[in-house]
Amino acid sequence: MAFEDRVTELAGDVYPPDGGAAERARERSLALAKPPGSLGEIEDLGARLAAISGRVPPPVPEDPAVIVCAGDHGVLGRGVSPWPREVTAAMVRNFCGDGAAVNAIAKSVGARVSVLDVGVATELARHPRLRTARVRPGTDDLSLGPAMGREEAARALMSGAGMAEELVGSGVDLLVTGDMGIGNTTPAAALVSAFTGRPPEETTGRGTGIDDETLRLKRSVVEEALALHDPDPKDPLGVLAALGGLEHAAIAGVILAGAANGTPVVLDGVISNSAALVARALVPDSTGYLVAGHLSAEPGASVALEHLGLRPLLDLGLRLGEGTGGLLAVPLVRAAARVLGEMALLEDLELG
Ligand SMILES: Cc1cc2ncn([C@H]3O[C@H](COP(=O)(O)O)[C@@H](O)[C@H]3O)c2cc1C
Ligand SMILES: O=C(O)c1cccnc1
Repeated sequence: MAFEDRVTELAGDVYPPDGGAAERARERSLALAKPPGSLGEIEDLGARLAAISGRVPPPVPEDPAVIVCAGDHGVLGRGVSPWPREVTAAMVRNFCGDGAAVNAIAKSVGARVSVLDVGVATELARHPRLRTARVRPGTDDLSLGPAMGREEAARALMSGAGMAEELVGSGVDLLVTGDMGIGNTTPAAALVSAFTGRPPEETTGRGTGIDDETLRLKRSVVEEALALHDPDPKDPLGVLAALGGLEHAAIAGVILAGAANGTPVVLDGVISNSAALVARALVPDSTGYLVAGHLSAEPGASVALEHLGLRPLLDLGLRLGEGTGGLLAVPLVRAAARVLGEMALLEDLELG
């Protein structure tokens, strides 16, 4: 079967979250031993988790995992990032060696770290933590032509979905998206512009920290790419292939697989946010399975989240990726589920 057909099949496995369970969770929240509404967005999150699981109270996530999807980018040749391509592979090795921010933060919240190579240019040595599913050794320059073919985009998406499904099968009950790919904030900006209709000035940012001149260049590269491809948001896979990255595709797959399995997916920064737009364009109901872990400093993040109707849980000025901001929100997700499951009711308070 063509990979594009497999994506369609996966999309068909996503059902709307359970609105009735969300309603029951909201009613329960109101009855808990606290002033109604006093736990603010934690109550909204609890209702969301109830809708995702179809259970009130929702299960408390005990076994979270971050999937760091990695790929390289032809558009790096335009000078959109000051970092050399080789850093992508070096960081993947660092994830395997437990030396990255994502490892430290994952440990602090008790999450597993898995790495998925969907398109790192450099061939990487095998490692138990690394899944190799290299669709191609990086994308082509999206400002000159399509970043990849449709089937390649579909294949990368299905690799992300496959990894997520395997983790869920092994007991993972909360997925966190992560990314690694020098240059990947450029395709993220292009995807956000393509799916939201907002201009590159509003979606393109400094990434790892570029100067004013490079930012001007990066914006014009995104503009050129949009003009070249004239993306049609009604053809999500076409947009992804033209403007995206292999890791963006894989993250969209993680989201769809999480949604199809009724497992909540916590989004990290702008790369994940842009992938969520792809997932939403493929299956509108997939957004109901998402939790926006944090608001990245990258401007495309707020544009994307607004379009998705998601409010980020944290706003810490993070602009790293790897899954770091998503992981930091894991304790909040656990707390929201625990509140619904463990608190006493207002009517049971002993006032005497
Ligand atoms: C050492 C290092 C570690 C990283 N970890 C995540 N990123 C992040 O920065 C990159 C995107 O930014 P840009 O589009 O500006 O290149 C991605 O690899 C992303 O995951 C890193 C970047 C670097 C340099
Ligand atoms: O939003 C992110 O995750 C991000 C921002 C800058 C660079 N890399 C990732």
